[in-house]
Amino acid sequence: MDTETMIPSEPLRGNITVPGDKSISHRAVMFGAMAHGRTTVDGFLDGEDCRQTIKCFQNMGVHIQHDREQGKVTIESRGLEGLHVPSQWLDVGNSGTTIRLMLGILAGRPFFSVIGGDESIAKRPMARITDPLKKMGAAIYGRDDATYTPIAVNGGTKLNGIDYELPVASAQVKSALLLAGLQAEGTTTVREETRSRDHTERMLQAFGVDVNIDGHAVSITGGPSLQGRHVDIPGDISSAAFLLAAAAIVKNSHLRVSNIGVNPTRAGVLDALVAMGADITLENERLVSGEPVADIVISEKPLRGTTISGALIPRLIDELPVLAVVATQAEGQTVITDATELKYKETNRIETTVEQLRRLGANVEATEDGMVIEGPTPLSGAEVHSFNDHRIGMAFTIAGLIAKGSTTIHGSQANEISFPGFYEAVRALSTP
Ligand SMILES: O=C(O)C1=C[C@@H](OP(=O)(O)O)[C@@H](O)[C@H](O)C1
Ligand SMILES: C=C(OP(=O)(O)O)C(=O)O
Repeated sequence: MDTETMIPSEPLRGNITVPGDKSISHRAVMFGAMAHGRTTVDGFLDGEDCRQTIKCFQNMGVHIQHDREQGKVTIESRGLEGLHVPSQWLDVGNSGTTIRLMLGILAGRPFFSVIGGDESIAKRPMARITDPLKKMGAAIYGRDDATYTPIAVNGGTKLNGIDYELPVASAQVKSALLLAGLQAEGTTTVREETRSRDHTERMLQAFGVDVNIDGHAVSITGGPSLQGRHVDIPGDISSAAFLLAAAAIVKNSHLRVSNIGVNPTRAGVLDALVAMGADITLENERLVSGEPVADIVISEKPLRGTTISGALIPRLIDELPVLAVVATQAEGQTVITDATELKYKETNRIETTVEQLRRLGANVEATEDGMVIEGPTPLSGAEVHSFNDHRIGMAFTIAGLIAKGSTTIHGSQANEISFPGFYEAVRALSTP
């Protein structure tokens, strides 16, 4: 069934884990496929996006076994030379991370490939990747001068390292250029004004590649080979964020979400919730496969409005829809600004969040680069839609836990992209 109905929740109580980190799961498969020998992965996210990444590399002849029950993936490869010309077009489904990082890999491989995805991928901008890759010497073609999918890569041209300043903070663009840089002559340096998530840098180092990090500049010199290894993937903070948001707004909640990646370039949602007055503590802080991990404990407390802007934005970009839901319950004004990137996700998330929050009775205005929310406002149940955007479907499910009456979410299955088991988790926590 692709519709779910939520009613006001009991206090959320207990201890829970969430599925593996999506960003790290994609990279584990990609880097394992580029590495020599065997890579084993535990805690792999069995979501549609990451399964699509596996399929793309299987289509290039890489031997990958996925045990969905156990969350284990085993990849056997012979390094970059282990990737072969795919006989079909590479289908990334709904996954922007897959297509963007893969373009960086494909640019340096000596074969022809075509890559594309679903209706949402067809609307997402690719020139941010294809322009700098062309500057490196890649032969890339596509709709509107390679701005949109489908995109064809005629690999085999010589790539040269570049020194490139990112026009927008984007880990996808940074990663794609570093992956092309691995296959280029000379050094590739990517500079960003605001630091985006650094999972690529951390994992490349773990696979034996020299990555030079100097402030906000990351450099890589072409030629090194990756060595297969074991990767343990923590729970996804972007998934945990929905449960933390629920515990922040449902009265008398007290929740522990264990084994979550809290990499500082990713964990901005915790800073935003704390700035709003949420009571959050981190326990069992540790380093797992080069990534900071902790258990997150949250108790419901009265919330106040805050400003979410600047360098914080890339650290919580995917959590903004659910933070907007939280902001409706905070005293005073919450201003989200510098977040134009929201327009280029699975949907225009400024539009899909603001329009539907209004439908629930929230006091919210869209702005050019974000939104302004006045709270607290009691929400009333209504019919909403995910528009096939997982973060939108899940954010409005959380709104349904505090809205009066019932809230029906159409297109609810979108959660399968990044958080399989989301509805079971929410129901287990919110019903006594
Ligand atoms: O590198 C990644 O794994 C991701 C980077 C972000 O995108 P941008 O790089 O476009 O900001 C984020 O929104 C996406 O969900 C995952
Ligand atoms: C934007 C997202 O992912 P992607 O860019 O990989 O489609 C997301 O997970 O919210």
